[in-house]
Amino acid sequence: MSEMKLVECQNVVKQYADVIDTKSKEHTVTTQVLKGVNLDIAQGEQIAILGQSGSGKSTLLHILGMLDNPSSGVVKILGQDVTSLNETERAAFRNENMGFIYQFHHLLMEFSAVENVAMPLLIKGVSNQEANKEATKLLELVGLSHRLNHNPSQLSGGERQRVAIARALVNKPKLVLADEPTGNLDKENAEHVFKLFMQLNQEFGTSLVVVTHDLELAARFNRVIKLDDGLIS
Ligand SMILES: Nc1ncnc2c1ncn2[C@@H]1O[C@H](COP(=O)(O)OP(=O)(O)OP(=O)(O)O)[C@@H](O)[C@H]1O
Repeated sequence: MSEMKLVECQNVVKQYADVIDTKSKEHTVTTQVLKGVNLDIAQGEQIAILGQSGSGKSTLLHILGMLDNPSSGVVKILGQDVTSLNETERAAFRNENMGFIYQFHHLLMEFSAVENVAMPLLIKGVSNQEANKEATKLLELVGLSHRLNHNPSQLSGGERQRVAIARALVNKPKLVLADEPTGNLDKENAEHVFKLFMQLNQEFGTSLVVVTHDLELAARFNRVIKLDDGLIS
C-alpha cells in the first residue's frame, strides 16, 4: 500500500462576502482570499509558508488546522474529508492529530503554565499525574522550568508564546501548524523553538507547517511555499 498523504488540498477557495452600506443602498462585495490552492503534504515534511501581508497565509493555515472551512474545494487530512465533520468530531480529530500555534496565544488565563500545557492530554483521558509530568517536560524543553506555576498574566509575551508552543507539542501531533511562532521571541529563544520543532520532526515524523516573514528561517525548512495573491506560486 502506498503511504497515505497527511494533507491533500484540491482547488481550495476561500471567499468572504461583505455587505457594503452606501448612502442609498447596500451591496455585497466578494473578496476571494484563496483562489484555488492545491497542496499535498507528506508525513514528516517541514514546510515554511512565505508571502506578502494579506496574501492568505493565515487563512490557509486556519483551513489546514480545521479552524475554518473553505468556500469550495477539498481538504483531506489522513484521508478524511475534514469539511464533512461536525463540531464534536472536528474537535476530537484536532486534539488527536494537530497542534496549532496562534499569533495570539489563546491560553486559559485562570490556569497555570503546567495546567495549560497538560490540557490536551487530560482531554484525551491521560491521568493527571502523567499529564503533569509530560507538561513539565515540555515546559523544560522551551526553557520555562522556572515558570511552571505562573498564570499567563504573570508571564511575558515571549514566555506565553513558549507555553502555547509547549501545549501544541505535548500530544506529539502528526501535524504542527504555526503562525509566526518565533515572531516575538529573541534570537536565543527563537532558536530553541526551531530546534524543538526539528527534534519533533526527526523523532516522531511530525509534519511542520510554519507561516513566517523571516526568509532566513524559511530557508532552514526542507520545503518553502510562496503564497502570492491567494495562489501558490
Ligand atoms: N473575515 C474576513 N472578511 C473579509 N476579508 C477577510 C476576512 N479575514 C481575512 N480577510 C482578508 O483576507 C486577506 C488575507 O488575510 P490573511 O490573514 O490570510 O493574510 P496573511 O497572508 O496571513 O497576512 P499577514 O502576513 O499580514 O498576517 C486579507 O486581505 C484580509 O483582509
